[in-house]
Amino acid sequence: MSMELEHEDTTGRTEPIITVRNLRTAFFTDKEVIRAVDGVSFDIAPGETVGIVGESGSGKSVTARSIMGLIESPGRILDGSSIRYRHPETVREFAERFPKRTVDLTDFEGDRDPAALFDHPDVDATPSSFGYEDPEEATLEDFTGVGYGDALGIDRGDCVFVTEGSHEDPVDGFVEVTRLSGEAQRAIRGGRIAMVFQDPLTSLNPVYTVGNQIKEALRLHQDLSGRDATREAIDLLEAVGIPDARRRVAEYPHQFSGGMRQRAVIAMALACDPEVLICDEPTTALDVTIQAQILDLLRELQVERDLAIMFITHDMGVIADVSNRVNVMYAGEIVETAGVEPLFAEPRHPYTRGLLESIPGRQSGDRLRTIEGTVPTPNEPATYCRFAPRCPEAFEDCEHVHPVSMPVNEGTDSHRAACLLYPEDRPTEEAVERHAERDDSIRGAASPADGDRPTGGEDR
Ligand SMILES: Nc1ncnc2c1ncn2[C@@H]1O[C@H](COP(=O)(O)OP(=O)(O)OP(=O)(O)O)[C@@H](O)[C@H]1O
Ligand code: NI
Repeated sequence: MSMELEHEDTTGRTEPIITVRNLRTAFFTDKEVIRAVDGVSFDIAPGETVGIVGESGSGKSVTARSIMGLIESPGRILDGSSIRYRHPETVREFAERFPKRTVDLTDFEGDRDPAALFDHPDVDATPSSFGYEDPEEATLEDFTGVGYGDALGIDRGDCVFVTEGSHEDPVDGFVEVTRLSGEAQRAIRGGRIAMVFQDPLTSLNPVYTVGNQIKEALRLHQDLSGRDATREAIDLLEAVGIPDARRRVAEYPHQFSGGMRQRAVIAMALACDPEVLICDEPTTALDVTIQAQILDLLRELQVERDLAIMFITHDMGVIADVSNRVNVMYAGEIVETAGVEPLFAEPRHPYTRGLLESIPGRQSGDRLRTIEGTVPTPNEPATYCRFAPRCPEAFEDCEHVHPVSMPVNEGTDSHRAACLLYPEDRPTEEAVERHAERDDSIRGAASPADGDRPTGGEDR
């Protein structure tokens, strides 16, 4: 019951299966710290497609790779980031399979006051880093992300959290994806959360037949082999619309066209029977007709399997076509989020407006407008608006105040923008002040201990 109250449902659909909170992923290169993803939060629900759109370098793929557990050195997900996979069946299965990695948070209740954890030396969070004003609103699960689990006395290896029921018989809970490793990680990646990349050849091995690659996925994730696996592989190829599947199952990737290869990759992703499908520009390399067919296919599969889809593209036309909700990314941050209709009917962030004007046929003149300049590399903490140098509406404050996510109108919580002009029903000076206050209290949380300081003489 408390669940319905706690989680705002932004689409009118079911509870989210993925919740990303304050995700920060940085690359520590010799030269600089690149804050590729810098404080990103969003949800994905079953049966829903969440679009992530933005120009090249805005952090879309790093967001996807963070969810997939594919960030490698010199990259790292920073302390305080949380990615929760909420699926009662998985929690039950994992609690049984990985009992030593399972923590019953209900055991902590009573002797752990979540509000007191803000004073813990290892915790650099403030209530506003979790989206609250009042510390009393915090829950133990807010603290289970990277790093903060240690403050709860939870082992580094623990990743399954029971929030209702018990260790032996969990009713509800979540898997904290940022804490996964080893076998539990392999069971989630590819098994529960599958990914389709732009280039199908990165997922297909040229020396094995398409059928054998699907069968390998079936063996790993569904424990199928032999004739059963062959039959299932053929079924999957048929399900993704590959004609003459019985013959083609024995062919090699090079014998497939680009569109057919991408269908085969989708079949391979489905072989794991995932709940979540992350698509990173899956149609960018394909011609328009084939692209439309693949998008139709994804829609069909979504309905059949109640898939939660995260769809990445830099193409506003594609995003309009596939998404229920859209997150617009710029230089590591989500600058606007809304349902697809309000986003396209009334885009608020100047960056979103710029992206929309660059769609052919949408602007009044006959020339295609593009936003001048490129996405800056986010190599320092944002203490200003990263879009300001390119923004037609920038004013002086934009260079000194970092805009945080705010409702575009007071009360319209599901349409938000990180721009000093919002909420638009407030005088701008007042809005600016609100951004500055919120940013200050979030910044109070920025950890000096997580090693993400740029090199320089700031240390004492
Ligand atoms: N392995 C890495 N090492 C250093 N920097 C990286 C690494 N991977 C990504 N980055 C940087 O992170 C930032 C975000 O990159 P990302 O690939 O997420 O962008 P994107 O939005 O997916 O762009 P595109 O549309 O080109 O795919 C960029 O500045 C990029 O240079
Ligand atoms: Ni990318």
